[in-house]
Amino acid sequence: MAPSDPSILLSWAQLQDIDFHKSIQINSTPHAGLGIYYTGTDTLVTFEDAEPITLISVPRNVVLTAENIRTFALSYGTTLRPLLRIGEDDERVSERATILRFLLFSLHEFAAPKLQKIAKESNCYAAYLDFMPSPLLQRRDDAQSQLTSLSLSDLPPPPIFWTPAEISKAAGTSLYYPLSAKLRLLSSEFEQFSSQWREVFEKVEGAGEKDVEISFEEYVRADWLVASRVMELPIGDEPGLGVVPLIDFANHSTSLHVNARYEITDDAVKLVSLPGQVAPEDELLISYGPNKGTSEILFTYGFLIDSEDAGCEAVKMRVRDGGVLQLVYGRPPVAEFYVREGEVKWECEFLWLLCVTEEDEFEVSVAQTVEGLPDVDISIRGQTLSGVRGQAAVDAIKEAYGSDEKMKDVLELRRVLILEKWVSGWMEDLARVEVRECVEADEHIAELEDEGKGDWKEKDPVDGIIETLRQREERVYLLVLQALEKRKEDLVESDTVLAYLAAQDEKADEEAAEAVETDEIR
Ligand SMILES: C[S@@+](CC[C@H](N)C(=O)[O-])C[C@H]1O[C@@H](n2cnc3c(N)ncnc32)[C@H](O)[C@@H]1O
Repeated sequence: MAPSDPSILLSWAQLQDIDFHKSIQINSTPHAGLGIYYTGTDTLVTFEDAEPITLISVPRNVVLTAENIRTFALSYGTTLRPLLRIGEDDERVSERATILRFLLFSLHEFAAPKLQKIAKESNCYAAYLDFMPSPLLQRRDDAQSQLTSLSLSDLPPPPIFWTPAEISKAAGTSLYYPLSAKLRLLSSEFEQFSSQWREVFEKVEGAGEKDVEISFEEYVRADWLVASRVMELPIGDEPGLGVVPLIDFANHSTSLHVNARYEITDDAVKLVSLPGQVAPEDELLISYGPNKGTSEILFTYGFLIDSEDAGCEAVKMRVRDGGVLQLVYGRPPVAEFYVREGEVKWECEFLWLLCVTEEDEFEVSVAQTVEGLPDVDISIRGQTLSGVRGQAAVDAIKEAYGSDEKMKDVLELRRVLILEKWVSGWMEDLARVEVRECVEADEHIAELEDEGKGDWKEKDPVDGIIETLRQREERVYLLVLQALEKRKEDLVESDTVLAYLAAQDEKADEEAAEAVETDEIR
């Protein structure tokens, strides 16, 4: 019998040695699926300089990390191990892929009783995984009907579930390129994964077609579950990833309403209170990232943030430049724009690579192309640096030219002009209908539909979401353009820029005079 009551989650948590405050409950929320609630009778108070209150503490060994999953897989003998490519060193799968594969194995509805038993009954995470958000899982009918009363179907479909036609409508926004790239990535990963899945399960006695087949839809769903629930969990200096059961039910809110945060220790991942008050029946809310833009939150979590509440609007746009940036970064870098309480800021350090030219004795050249990435040489005022990439290249240029008082403002003006041109272009893209139409023909997205990989996509109306995103991005660009215009006005008045322009005029006059002389001699 499938669970109907989220308090089952807490019983499961107890069995896993997860500690939680006596007044914590998992419950349905109006528009965000399940959430974590404080149900005490007294207000919970955390003082500014006092220790935070631990609300939930999950031991490290319960977290769904690649390492824990691999250890866990050893007890699964010949089924899960080959799927995670354990023992096949040259084929080690990434952390993210290990978590994804484990989720798929645990959530797939196997027909063969032997497989169903291994994946569900012997799986100590099964009771927790039964509460993963619907409609993104194929729950058994009885569970589905009971859970509908928990409003889980209110969860908005994330963009990765939008139909190809809907995705096309997002053209011009900062959502379109990452979304299209993600589908491309998942589609190519799926080719390999589905054949490995078949290979593993057809060896199991009694396995039928339902067991050896995995659909693209399931793969995308599992990927979304990982993306929307995983958190960064460094171990010492090493980066790491993990899904933290129970704490992963914490929903997002803006800084005005947030009352909890994560705390990572060597032994546990905790949800702790923030200074302030939590009233009885309040939901415990965290921030998924105060600097995340509307499009980023929409892409990963599927909902629109309340941007007015957030106090910060951000747009992060990939710069598609096939030239120097592509060479030095290997992939398009991201231009970041923030509007916080009316103040506009941008982070586009890579513009340093474009604001210096041959005239400034700067050059980027490809030394040789070894499979995949080209080997890049950077020449700065006669000094050649080999193999410097990304930020290191930017730092070298900043060090060489940034301290040159005669050039500083000139280079900044060039950066401002480049940015102005890009932002104006992006604004036009946002407004231009033809762009939307032209990407409707995005071959890859069309292919997904042709191959039947797009049939399952949500048919919910998402036009409103896209329109809001478009309007917010337009607003940010407009404010950025105003700020750039202001900066440009200041820079063109600067002594160094005026001196530079005068020198350029003089040089141009001399060149013109020389040209006249040459003509006369002829
Ligand atoms: C880490 S999970 C949180 C638990 C989730 N509510 C559940 O039922 O499993 C993140 C997902 O919760 C939903 N969510 C979180 N905060 C939300 C919010 N403020 N508005 C709408 N949905 C939200 C989104 O579907 C998001 O992808």
